[in-house]
Parts: sequence; C-alpha cells; structure tokens
Amino acid sequence: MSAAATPEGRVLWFTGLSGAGKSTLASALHAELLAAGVKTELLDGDAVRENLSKGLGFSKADRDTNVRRIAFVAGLLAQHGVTVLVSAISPYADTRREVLAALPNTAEIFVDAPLETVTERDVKGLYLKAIAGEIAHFTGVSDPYEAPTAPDLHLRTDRLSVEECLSLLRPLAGLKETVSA
Ligand SMILES: Nc1ncnc2c1ncn2[C@@H]1O[C@H](COP(=O)(O)OS(=O)(=O)O)[C@@H](OP(=O)(O)O)[C@H]1O
Ligand SMILES: Nc1ncnc2c1ncn2[C@@H]1O[C@H](COP(=O)(O)OP(=O)(O)O)[C@@H](O)[C@H]1O
Repeated sequence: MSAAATPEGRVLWFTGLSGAGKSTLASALHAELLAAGVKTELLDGDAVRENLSKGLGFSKADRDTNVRRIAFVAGLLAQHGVTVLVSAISPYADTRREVLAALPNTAEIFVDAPLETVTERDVKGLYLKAIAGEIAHFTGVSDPYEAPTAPDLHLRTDRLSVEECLSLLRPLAGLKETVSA
C-alpha cells in the first residue's frame, strides 16, 4: 500500500521584543486555524522554556540552542502537514536566517513595537526590573535584538490593532483575510 504524500505545512515565525505582541497574535491565529479545521501547533517561547528548553538561560549560546530546538520540532511537525506558529524573541538575525532556511514554507513575522511601548505595556513586569538592573541580559535593555531587515510581514503593534494585524496574518496562514460574521 502506498501512502499519499502529506503536503508540507507552513511555519510562521513570530520574532520581536518581549511584550511586542507575539503570543497575543500567534495564539489568536492558532485559535482561528483550529476553528477552520487546519492542523496546527503553537510553539510559544514561554511554554518551550518550561519543557523542551528547561534549564536554558539567556546567553547567546542558550538562546541559539533554544531557537534551534524550536526549529527542529517545527520542521518535524511541518513535514506532517501541520501549520506551525512559533513565538520566540529569537533575537539573533544569523540564527533566524539559518533555521528559517532549513524549514519549508516559512514566513518571518516581525512583531514590532518600540522599547517605550513595550516598557509601558510591561506585560510581565520584567522591563522595570531589567531597567533597574535586576535582570541581566534582558532583550532590548541590556541584551541585543537584531531586527529583521526583510521580514515577510512587519507588524507595528503600537500602530495597528490586534484585528488589523490578524487580517494581515491570515493570508500567510492560508486563511481568508477577513472572518465572516
Ligand atoms: N533576559 C531575558 N531576556 C528576554 N526575555 C526574558 C529574559 N528573562 C526572562 N525572559 C522571559 O523569557 C521569554 C523569552 O523567551 P524566548 O524563548 O522567547 O527567548 S529567546 O528566543 O530564546 O531569546 C520572554 O517572554 P515573552 O515576553 O513572551 O517574549 C520573557 O518573559
Ligand atoms: N496590535 C497588537 N498586537 C498584539 N498585541 C497587542 C497589540 N496591541 C496591543 N497589544 C497588547 O500588547 C501586549 C503584548 O503581549 P504579548 O502578546 O504577551 O507579547 P510577547 O508575546 O511578544 O511577549 C498584550 O497586552 C496585547 O493586548
């Protein structure tokens, strides 16, 4: 018996500062894909660091290891036709380039808000601590973030609403731009 080939899934890679909106957008898109009956998985930085990457820190070496592990799992899932949404700061341009080049059907999504905005949002209360010097190597404060120079999608989340961002994201995920009521 010959098995039908599974078309490779897409990998949408959300990169950006903490608090830029990666998880908000990736999880909303994930819910929409599930509702549309699309095979999908969400690999979120926080959840990955509690499991697959438990014990890793925030040095360049550890962040790169984290990103490569996420990409490895994303690749396995995509081979089985799963649409994978990755949400991770993934601050280093060379590492993003390397892992995205090895994955099928990728889109690099730059979730972008200025440091002032993410500091004001301070979703997890980490920026105040980082600025006070209580968290070492904090991305955007005391550690680098290398912004994508040619992302497939650049979302300014300080200017666009969540819904506006989702309407730009849906086509990349294979969904219609607008959701019918
Ligand atoms: N030093 C430092 N720098 C940046 N972020 C920090 C740090 N320490 C803890 N956190 C929290 O860890 C989340 C980032 O994890 P990631 O796996 O996405 O980071 S990375 O891709 O490996 O750089 C990040 O989550 P998000 O806010 O969802 O981005 C932070 O809550
Ligand atoms: N256009 C937007 N897209 C995503 N998040 C937004 C947007 N506008 C405001 N926000 C808010 O910004 C915060 C982003 O937090 P989060 O998604 O946890 O960021 P990250 O996963 O990048 O750390 C949330 O409180 C969210 O409601």
